[in-house]
Amino acid sequence: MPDAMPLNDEALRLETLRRYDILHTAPEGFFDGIVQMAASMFQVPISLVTLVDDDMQWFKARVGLNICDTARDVSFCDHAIRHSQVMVVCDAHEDPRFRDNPLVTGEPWIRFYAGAPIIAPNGAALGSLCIIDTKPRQRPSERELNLLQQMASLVMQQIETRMLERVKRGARELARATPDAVVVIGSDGEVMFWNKSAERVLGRPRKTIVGHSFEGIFPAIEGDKLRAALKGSRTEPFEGVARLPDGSTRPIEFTAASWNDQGRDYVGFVIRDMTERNKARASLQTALSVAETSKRQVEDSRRFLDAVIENLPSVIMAKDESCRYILVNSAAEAFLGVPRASILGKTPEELFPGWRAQYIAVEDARILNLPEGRILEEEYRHTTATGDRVLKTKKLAISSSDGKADRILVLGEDITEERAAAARLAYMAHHDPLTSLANRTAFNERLASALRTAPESGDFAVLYLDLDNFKSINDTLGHRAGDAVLSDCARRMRNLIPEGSLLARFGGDEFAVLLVEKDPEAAARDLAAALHRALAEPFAIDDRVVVVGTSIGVAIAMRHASTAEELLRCADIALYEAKRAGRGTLCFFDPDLDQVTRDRHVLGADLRDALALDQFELHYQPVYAAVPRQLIGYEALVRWRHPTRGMISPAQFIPLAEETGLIHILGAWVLQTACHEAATWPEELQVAVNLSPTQFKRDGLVKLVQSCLERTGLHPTRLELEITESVLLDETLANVSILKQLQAIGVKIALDDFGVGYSSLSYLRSFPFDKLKIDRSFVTEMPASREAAAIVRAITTLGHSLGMITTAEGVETQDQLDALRKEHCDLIQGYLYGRPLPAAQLVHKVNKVS
Ligand SMILES: Nc1nc2c(ncn2[C@@H]2O[C@@H]3COP(=O)(O)O[C@H]4[C@@H](O)[C@H](n5cnc6c(=O)[nH]c(N)nc65)O[C@@H]4COP(=O)(O)O[C@H]3[C@H]2O)c(=O)[nH]1
Repeated sequence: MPDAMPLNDEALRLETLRRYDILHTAPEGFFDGIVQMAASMFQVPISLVTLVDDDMQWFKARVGLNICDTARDVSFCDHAIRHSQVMVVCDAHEDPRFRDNPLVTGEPWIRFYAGAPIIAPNGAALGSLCIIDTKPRQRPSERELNLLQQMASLVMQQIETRMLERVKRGARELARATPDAVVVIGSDGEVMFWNKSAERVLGRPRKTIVGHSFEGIFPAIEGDKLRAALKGSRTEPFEGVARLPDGSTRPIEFTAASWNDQGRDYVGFVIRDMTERNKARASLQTALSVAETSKRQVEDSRRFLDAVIENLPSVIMAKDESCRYILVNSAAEAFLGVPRASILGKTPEELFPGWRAQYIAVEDARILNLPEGRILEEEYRHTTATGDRVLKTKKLAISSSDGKADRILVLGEDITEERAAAARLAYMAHHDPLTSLANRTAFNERLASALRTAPESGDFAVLYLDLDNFKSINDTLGHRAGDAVLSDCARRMRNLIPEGSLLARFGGDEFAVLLVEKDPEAAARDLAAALHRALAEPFAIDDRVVVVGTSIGVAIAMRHASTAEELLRCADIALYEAKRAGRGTLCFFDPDLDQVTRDRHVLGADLRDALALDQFELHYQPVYAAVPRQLIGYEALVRWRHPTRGMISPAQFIPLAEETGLIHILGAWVLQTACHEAATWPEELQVAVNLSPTQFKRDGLVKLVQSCLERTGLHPTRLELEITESVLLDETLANVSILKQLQAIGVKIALDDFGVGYSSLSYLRSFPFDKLKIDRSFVTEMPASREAAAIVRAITTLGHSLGMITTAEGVETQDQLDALRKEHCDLIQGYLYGRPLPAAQLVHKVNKVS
C-alpha cells in the first residue's frame, strides 16, 4: 500500500494513464470481480473502479450504478487521487466539499464514500477503487481501509499485467515476424526460446533444440562474449559464425541482452544472417573500389587529355554558352601572342576590335545553332606579333547531356607555311626555275583557255623557238655558261613580248610564245624579226663572247589547228622546217610540212621491225693509201633496204635509231657483221666501223667489241672504230676512259668528220687518236679553195706531228687526189676509188699501184 502522497504532477499523471491504454475499454472480468467483491465485503450498494481523465471520471468497472462516467468536477475520486491513503466521507451532507454535489443532492444520492487511490509504480494516481452508500456510515476500521487499499493495489497490478501482456504479445509477434533469429538461453546454456527465423538461420527445427544445450552452434559466443552477456553487461553487436548441422558455417551478427527473472539469468540473442549482407557489403566494397579506380582513371584521363591538349601543336580553344573563353591551350597562346590569363573568362567583345567581335558573335551564334556534328571550317588571316599568319579553323558546337549546345570548340592549324609552300609549289608548277618564265604546263593551260575563248577566225599565234648553236655552247663552255645564255635570252625576249601574250620556256633551249594580236600572222612576223635581232646580238659570258641566234616556227590558231596539242605540233613542225632551212630563220606552218613529219613517224615505226625483218645490210667502201695507191681496208656503211621505199641512207635513219634507242641493237649488229666479214678478208685489210655517240651512253661497249672480236676471230688491230667529236662532248671523262680501254685491246680509234666541229683541235688533247678523217666538205672545195687546202694542210701536219694517220673522205676527182697527195694526206676514201658495195661484190686488190 503506497504511503507516499501521489505525484503532484497532473501532466505526468495523465500521460501515465494514457500509456496504460485502458480508458474506454470494454469491461474485463478481473475488474468487475473486484468491485463486486468490494461491494459485498463492505456491504455497500455501489462500488466502482474509476479512472480520472483531464475532465471526466470514467468507470472501468461498476456495481450499483448505471452511468459510465461523470464530469470530473463532481467526482469524489478526483479528491481521492490526491490522497495517499483511503479518503473517507462518512456523510456527504455533513461535508462542505460535497454537500451540494449533484451526485449527493440527486442520483445516486451519495452519503457515504471511501476511495483508495490506484497508484502506478511511478507514483501517478490514475483513479480509485471506491465503495459508496446512500446512507451515512461510520468510518471503516483501519483493517477495512487497509483491505480496500490493497484491493486498489491489486487493480493497479492488473492494469500493469494487462499492459505487459500486450507488450509480450507484441514481442512474440515481433519474434515471429523478424527475419532475424531470436534465441533465449538460460544461464545453464539451455535453449529456452527459438523463433521461426532461428530455424532457418541456424538450420535447426525448434523442437530439436528447445530444452537442449546450445553448445557447438555458436563458436563465436562460447567464450568471453557469452560470459559477458550472461553477466548482464550489454555487448555491442558482434560478428561471428554459426555452425550448421551439415558442418558448414554461416556468417552471423549477434546482439545480446541479458536479464534476470525471478532469480534466474537469461540471455537473449538477436542473430542476423550476414550472408547476403556480407555479399552486399563485398559488392559494395567492389563497387566502391571500382568507383575509386574509375574516378582515378577519369582523373588520369583528364590529366592525360589536358597534357595532350596542352602539348598539341594545334590551336585549341573553347567557349561557353555566353562565348567566354574557357580553354586556351599553349599553341593558341603562342599563336595569338597573348598570355592565356588575359583571354580566359573574356568574351570576344572584350578582346577584339568592334567589327571583328561582331563577326565572331554572329559566327558563334551560327555554330551554336548548327545541326549536331556539323563543323564550320574557315581560314582567316590574323595579325600577330610575328606578322600576318593564316589560321585554318574547324568550329563545332558541343552539347551537354541534356542535348543543348552550350560550348563551342575551336580547333586551328597555323597553315601560314603550308599556304606559302603551296603558293611556292603552284609557282614552281607553272614556272621555269632558271628563267622564271612560264613553263610548258602554264603555257598549255593558257593555250587551252585561249582556244576555248578564241573567235572562229582565231586571234593568236604560237611561236616555237629553238636557240641555234646552243648545244655546242653548253658542251664547250659548260652548263653554267649555258644557263647564263638561257637567262639572258629569256630577259631579252621578255622585253619584246606584248602585254597579254605569254612567253614560256619548255626546257633546254626551247621557248614558245602565245602571241595574242588581231592580225596574228603579221604580228608573228614582226615579233619573230625582233626576236631574231635580239638574240643575234652576241652574249658576253664570263670572258667569252658567244653568238646564238634562233630558229622560229609559227602556227596560227584556228587556221592551222583548233586544239592546243595540234597547234603546238604545227608550230613544232614549222620550227623543224625552219632549222632545216638554215639558222636564224622563221617558218610558218605549211600543211605539206606535216606530211614530212608524219613520214618520219612512219619511218620510225618501220625501223623498229627492220632488224627482225633482216632489212639491213652492210656496204663497204674501200680505203687506199695515197702513195703508193694500195688497198688497206674498207669502211663499213650500213644500208636499209626498205620494202617500199628502196634503199634508205643512214643519214636519214641513224638519227631516228638514236632517238628511239634502236641504235644499240643496230650498232651491235653492224659491229658483229663487219668483224665477221673482215675476218674472211686477206689479213692486211682492215675494217672501219662507225660508232654513234649514243652507244657510249650504255655500259658494255668495250665488252661488245671484245666479244665481237672473239666470236669472229678478227685480230683487234684490224678493227678501226670511227667516232665523231660529239662523243667527247658528252661525259668526256667516261667516254675517254672507254676509248682508252678499246685502244688497250688493240683496236684503232679514228676521229671522223674532223674540222667541222666547234673546236676540233681541242679534242686532240683529250685523246690520242690513231687517225683523223678530214671532213668531205674541205675535200670537195679542193683544190679550188686555198682556205680548204690550208685547213687540210694544217690537219695533216698536226696529225703527223701527233703521230696520227690522216684520211681524206669524199675524194671524187683526180685533182682532189693530187692536191691531197701534195698535202701529205695518208689515206684516200671516195667515189674516185670506189663506192660502198655489198661484201659479195668486193674485189680485194691488195697490190701496190704507184
Ligand atoms: N658525195 C660523196 N659521198 C661519199 C663519197 N665517198 C663516200 N661518201 C659517203 O660519205 C659517207 C662517209 O661516211 P661517214 O662520214 O662516216 O658518215 C656516215 C656515218 O656517219 C653514218 N653511218 C653510216 N653507216 C653507219 C653505221 O653503221 N653506224 C653509224 N653509227 N653511223 C653510220 O652515216 C653517214 C653517212 O653515210 P653514207 O650515207 O653511207 O655516206 C658515206 C659515204 O657513202 C664521195 O666521194 N662523194
